[in-house]
Amino acid sequence: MDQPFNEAGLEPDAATPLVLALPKGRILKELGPMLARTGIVPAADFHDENSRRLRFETSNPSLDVVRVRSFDVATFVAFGAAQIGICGADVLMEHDYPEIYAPLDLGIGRCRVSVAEPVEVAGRADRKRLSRVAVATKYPNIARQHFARQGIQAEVVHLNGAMELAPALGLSNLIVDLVQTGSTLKANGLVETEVIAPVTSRLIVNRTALKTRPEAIGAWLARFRAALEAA
Ligand SMILES: Nc1ncnc2c1ncn2[C@@H]1O[C@H](COP(=O)(O)OP(=O)(O)OP(=O)(O)O)[C@@H](O)[C@H]1O
Ligand SMILES: O=P(O)(O)OC[C@H]1O[C@H](OP(=O)(O)OP(=O)(O)O)[C@H](O)[C@@H]1O
Repeated sequence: MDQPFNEAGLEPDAATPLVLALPKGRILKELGPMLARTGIVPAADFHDENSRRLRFETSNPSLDVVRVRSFDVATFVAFGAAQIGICGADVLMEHDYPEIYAPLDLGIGRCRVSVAEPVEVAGRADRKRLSRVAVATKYPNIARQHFARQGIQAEVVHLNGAMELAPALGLSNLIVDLVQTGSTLKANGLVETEVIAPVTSRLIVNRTALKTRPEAIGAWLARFRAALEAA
């Protein structure tokens, strides 16, 4: 994979802070205690949702954090713009970036990627004989691969949220989305019919960065491991 544009064409030296990409949203809330155990203390405005800043220094001069969307964490790390990151296994499954190494399961953000259908049609015998389905999802690759394994061609309607609306409004037959308690599905007349994969959040690392800065990255991996063991 192409590495990011670097005007000077130089490898970063040891004094360049590593960049840790963190997802804003629900994982970040769950991550708080683990970050604290890891000794990562970002600048005070990191937790201020009104702050317009995206990159923050931390109490450790060798580490900066950036706050980006969950899907973008994987992109920043895959291209080496951030050397380390945290994102859900769902994001890694969807993109399958070869440059990403995911050595640690952080055990947070626990949910699953599932297929869900309107209660009225779920389990009907004719549903099992379909050779094509229209699927609303923000995981087009996971959905296509899942149905392809069953010999079903999936026509994907790519949405970024609120896919639970799609079947009732005639946009799709079913959805592929994250499920935790099931309350979102229930509130929208849907029922989970297949679990595609369990999901937790992972610590991810850019493989090239791991080769070029093994000590610095290895030290952070060790800190995250220790923080997990102390949990
Ligand atoms: N209900 C849930 N329970 C547990 N973990 C979840 C749940 N929903 C999402 N996650 C995890 O949190 C990650 C981010 O989800 P979140 O809902 O915060 O972001 P999003 O709204 O999809 O992102 P964005 O705002 O960038 O579009 C997901 O990739 C998944 O790994
Ligand atoms: O099974 P449940 O416990 O109801 O959780 C599932 C919901 O959680 C996620 O949405 P989230 O709340 O993160 O909102 P968004 O993705 O629509 O922003 C996911 O997209 C589901 O809609």
